[in-house]
Amino acid sequence: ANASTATSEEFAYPTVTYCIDPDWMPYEAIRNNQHVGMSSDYIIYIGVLAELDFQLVKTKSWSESLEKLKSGECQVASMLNRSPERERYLRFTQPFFVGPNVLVSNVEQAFFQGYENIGTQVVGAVAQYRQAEYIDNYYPHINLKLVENELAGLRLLADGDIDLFVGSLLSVNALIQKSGFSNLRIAGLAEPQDQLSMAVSNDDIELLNKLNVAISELPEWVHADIYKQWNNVRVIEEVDYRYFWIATSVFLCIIILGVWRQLLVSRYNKKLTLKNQQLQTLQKELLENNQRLEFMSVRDPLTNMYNRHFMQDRAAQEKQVSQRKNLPVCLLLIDIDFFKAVNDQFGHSAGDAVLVELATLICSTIRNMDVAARWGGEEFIVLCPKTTLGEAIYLAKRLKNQIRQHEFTEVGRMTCSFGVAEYLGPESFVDWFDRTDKALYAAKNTGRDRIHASCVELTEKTESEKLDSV
Ligand SMILES: Nc1nc2c(ncn2[C@@H]2O[C@H](COP(=O)(O)OP(=O)(O)OP(=O)(O)O)[C@@H](O)[C@H]2O)c(=O)[nH]1
Repeated sequence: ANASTATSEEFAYPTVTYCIDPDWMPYEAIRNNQHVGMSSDYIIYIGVLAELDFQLVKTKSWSESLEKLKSGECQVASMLNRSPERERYLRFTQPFFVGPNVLVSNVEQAFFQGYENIGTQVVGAVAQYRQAEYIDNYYPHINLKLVENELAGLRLLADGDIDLFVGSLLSVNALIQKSGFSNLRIAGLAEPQDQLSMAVSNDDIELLNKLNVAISELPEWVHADIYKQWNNVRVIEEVDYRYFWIATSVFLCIIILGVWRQLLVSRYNKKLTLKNQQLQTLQKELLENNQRLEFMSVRDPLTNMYNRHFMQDRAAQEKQVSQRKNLPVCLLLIDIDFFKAVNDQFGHSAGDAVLVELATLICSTIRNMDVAARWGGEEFIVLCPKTTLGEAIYLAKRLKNQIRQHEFTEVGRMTCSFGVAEYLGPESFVDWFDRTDKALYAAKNTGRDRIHASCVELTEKTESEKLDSV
């Protein structure tokens, strides 16, 4: 043998074959014919520390790996849990990685803590994994469904064929993220936790000791580094978004209702404002109509003077004042002479014009305190408060002269006859007016264009009249 060959053989580490689970990421797997996952790093560090040359025996399934471990074709298992079944043909090192087992469910499932409350629900577990053996031993009543691997189990769960699935946290979480099982979530912890060791087949105690020593010498940073390198754990969101959406929907509903209400209120307010404006206009019209009615009710439509109705009321009032305060008050009746002839000669509208002009003349001649009205036809009346008979006769004279001097449109000169009477309480208005009318009658009968006054001796309470031609 040449020296160089001898030297290389001298320093070569003894070869040790090992098997892994070919599909259990991130713990271990075979990808592109290479050992990957956490155990691929552990095997390097342990190999260096134990001075062993580990050689991977490739398998297609975990069952196949176990078969090869049983047969001795594989000397070492790289990363697995201890179990009574496995202890029959494997010897385990001390554990070098501890991690939880979890129950996975679809989102509708309640939270589970352990296996006690599972009842009759179907729980999936990978055949020949330690969890399957554990459930079989300790919870034989649980409806267990064995699957080929964790991915197959999660698919069954996502399709609703099983109710729960039990697996290792890291591998299950990685599969959920990678395969997009958005309706799956980790629903609780499952006992026992993973305590992953190496194991040697047969009774190779020497190899077992070497491995145990190497594992005990692994520095803490190696564990941390390996964990970080192979675990990009994204914690599956535990927040129940249903409450978030319910709260958001309620909030949105409240906002929409508020806006809707605001719109209704503003629309209602606009309508109300419009109605108020219409109401105000109507009220204004009503007020004007009432004022017009009030005006019309006391006015003569042709001359706009007060009418007979108003004069009766005013005269009654003044009569009372006169009685109470012992003040004189007089009535003047004015009647146009030969007015029929005006109508006959110039027409009715010319007659109307005379009436209007005469009304204006009367109103502009009497005093402020006097009240003039059209009594009817071509007859006018003037109520003169606080006026003695002499003063009333004087006013009548003024009126008579004003009329005589006035040129009526179309018609020319006109005259009027006057009846004057002072109120002599306690007579009625009818009696007072009657006396005034009689005085006017006398003026007419004695030639017109003149004034007659009524004088009655009240002490004697007689109806006799003394007519004075003025
Ligand atoms: N144009 C007009 N004529 C009226 C109105 N009211 C009454 N008359 C007329 O006035 C006239 C009154 O005639 P009479 O009672 O005979 O009196 P008169 O012709 O004035 O004669 P004396 O009073 O006796 O001087 C009638 O022809 C009525 O038709 C009116 O509002 N307009």
